[in-house]
Amino acid sequence: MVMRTVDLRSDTVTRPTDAMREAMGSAEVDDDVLGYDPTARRLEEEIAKMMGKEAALFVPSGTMGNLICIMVHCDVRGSEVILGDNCHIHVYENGGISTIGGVHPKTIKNEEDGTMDLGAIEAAIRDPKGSTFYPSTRLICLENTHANSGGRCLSVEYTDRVGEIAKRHGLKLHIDGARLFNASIALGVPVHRLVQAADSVSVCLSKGLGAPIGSVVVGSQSFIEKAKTLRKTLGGGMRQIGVLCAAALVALQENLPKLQFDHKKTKLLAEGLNQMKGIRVNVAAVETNMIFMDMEDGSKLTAEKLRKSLAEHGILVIPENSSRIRMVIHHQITTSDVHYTLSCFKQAVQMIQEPSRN
Ligand SMILES: Cc1ncc(COP(=O)(O)O)c(C=O)c1O
Ligand SMILES: C[C@@H](O)[C@H](N)C(=O)O
Repeated sequence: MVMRTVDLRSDTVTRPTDAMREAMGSAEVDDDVLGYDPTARRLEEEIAKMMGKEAALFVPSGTMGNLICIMVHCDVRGSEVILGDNCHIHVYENGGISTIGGVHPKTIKNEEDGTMDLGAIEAAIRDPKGSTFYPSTRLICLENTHANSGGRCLSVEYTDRVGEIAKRHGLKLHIDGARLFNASIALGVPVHRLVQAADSVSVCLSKGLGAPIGSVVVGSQSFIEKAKTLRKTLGGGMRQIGVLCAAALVALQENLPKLQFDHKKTKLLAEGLNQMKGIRVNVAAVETNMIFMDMEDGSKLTAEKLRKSLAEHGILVIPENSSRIRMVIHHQITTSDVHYTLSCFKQAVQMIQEPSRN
């Protein structure tokens, strides 16, 4: 009988806090399609101000936020976007920018730290003289933090350099900032400075901030007006969304300050795992709230064996592949949960590696 649950599958798994539920229940609402919902308006104004952009728009998900931003920037047939071959938009969003948005992806290898080589970005930009044959480059996309690199942060210097390339070539820059607040806390750089070079950003409320639903896209006033129309086209125009935005306003207040502790707990877990026989964690690469844990060849360990054994103790993780497990820390994981997880890992590793001893 499982006594305790420690859900490390993602930072998308958090449950609304009592304060969020209370705010949801008493939220001031109105029809956000026919006019505007006052609580949504409050959230959008707050996020726009934090990000240093003219306007903002609440959207149901980060996937829809990215799709809307890319479709607004690439509103001409034959458009192409430069993005990382291991970025969320390219790997986990069902190819929506192409199947729905009609935008051609030009992928560049993501480096281990989540960046793309600046020279490779510039070399990938299509020569306008070749438009008889080639798509036209209109947009560059970055992701900060970079999830498939283990939550690595893109520096403000790197982001500004990509912004300079975009400007030099008359392109726009979009940042998938699903975990931008994690990057801001880890780097000690305000979010508005991190995205200063960007023409649009999509930031998730439903990840480290712990809101139950939603993301917000930011950009210029005219960009957000086009984004609002596209949101409706995609079926994302919702009515009394103040119920959801009220929870997000609480999340901003309650959980933004806690992200630094999420990062400390992540480091504690990474260091503990890295001391275990047959397990490897690149602790130096653990910058925010994610850990990629690898099993050493010959260790008898597999991700599925560990996942199964941990689940018996209430610890939920997602294998990345047969020899790698991803773990994501969030505000509902306590330091005690981290110690409990380490003790269960130790027991599971020993049981798998030395079954005769058990
Ligand atoms: C980096 C990144 N971007 C975008 C998304 C999409 O957000 P959503 O799940 O709300 O569609 C996610 C994960 O969910 C993500 O990790
Ligand atoms: C899997 C992915 O879509 C999600 N963003 C996560 O990080 O959990």
